[in-house]
Amino acid sequence: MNQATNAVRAEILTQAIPYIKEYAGKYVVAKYGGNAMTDPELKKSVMQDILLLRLVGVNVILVHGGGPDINHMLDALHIESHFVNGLRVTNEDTMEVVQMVLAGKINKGLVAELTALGGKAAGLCGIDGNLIHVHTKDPALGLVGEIDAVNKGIIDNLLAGGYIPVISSVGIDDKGQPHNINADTAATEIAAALNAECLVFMSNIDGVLKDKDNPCSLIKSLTVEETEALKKDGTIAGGMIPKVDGCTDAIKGGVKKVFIINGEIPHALLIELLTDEGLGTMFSA
Ligand SMILES: Nc1ncnc2c1ncn2[C@@H]1O[C@H](COP(=O)(O)OP(=O)(O)O)[C@@H](O)[C@H]1O
Ligand SMILES: CC(=O)N[C@@H](CCC(=O)OP(=O)(O)O)C(=O)O
Repeated sequence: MNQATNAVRAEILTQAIPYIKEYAGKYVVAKYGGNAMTDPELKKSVMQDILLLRLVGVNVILVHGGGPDINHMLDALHIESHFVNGLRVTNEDTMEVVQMVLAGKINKGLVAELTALGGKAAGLCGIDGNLIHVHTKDPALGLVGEIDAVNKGIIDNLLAGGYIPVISSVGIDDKGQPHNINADTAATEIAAALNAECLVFMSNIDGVLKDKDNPCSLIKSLTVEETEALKKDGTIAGGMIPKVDGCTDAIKGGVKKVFIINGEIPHALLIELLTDEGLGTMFSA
């Protein structure tokens, strides 16, 4: 390794100091889902980022989805999927599969990956410790939960024990009935309940684009007001709507910084949080 390479490496590491000081001891919620979850190498790089953040003292919480995996399992079982406004219509059979996939396969897979990297991680869903309490959002959607409360005690207990909480978006109602929750919404509510310093959505797109078909048209920063205007004029559409709603809700709920970044870029999370390089769209009040 020559001196120039050493200098670049040292520069990158020292550049992280002010960012580590900013986030150490604070809550950072990272939402991981969609396509960025299906590639094993990418998955490993995301878990490395989460672990590194934890090791430098950030109270990092991983909230995950797994829509594509749920679709695969439902297909294999010949159960049809229907979505209304981006939410999966969830009957009892579908709920069983959602719980099996999210709280089982994916949640334990992420915990195993973090453990294999040498981290301490504990997986839970919203049922555990009454973490995410819900009521049925709309009977037409079936067992889809609207969040009433996030009981942050169990998150704090895990963090105090040195664990990275890994949370899947399944909630519980008054009768003990499990409900399906959109993972972006779960991450938003968890971040708001924790008054988090930062919430990061890892998507499969660079952020909010001026023209969704032009990857070079990334909007680097948006206020709540600007975001509403882009929704009204149709610039923000489809699957981006619930995501930006999550961003603006989180800001209104007291989360200080909210980002949408491309989780398909290796180590996007570390680059966004610990370097001068801003990758995605940052939301502010
Ligand atoms: N202005 C916009 N900027 C970026 N993406 C947009 C925009 N308007 C609509 N979209 C669509 O939103 C999609 C992202 O939402 P979604 O697929 O639900 O993400 P995820 O699977 O990561 O939760 C993009 O792939 C894009 O097709
Ligand atoms: C109610 C509802 O739609 N729940 C989602 C939960 C998973 C999710 O949100 O996963 P991604 O983040 O990967 O999209 C679903 O059943 O697909």
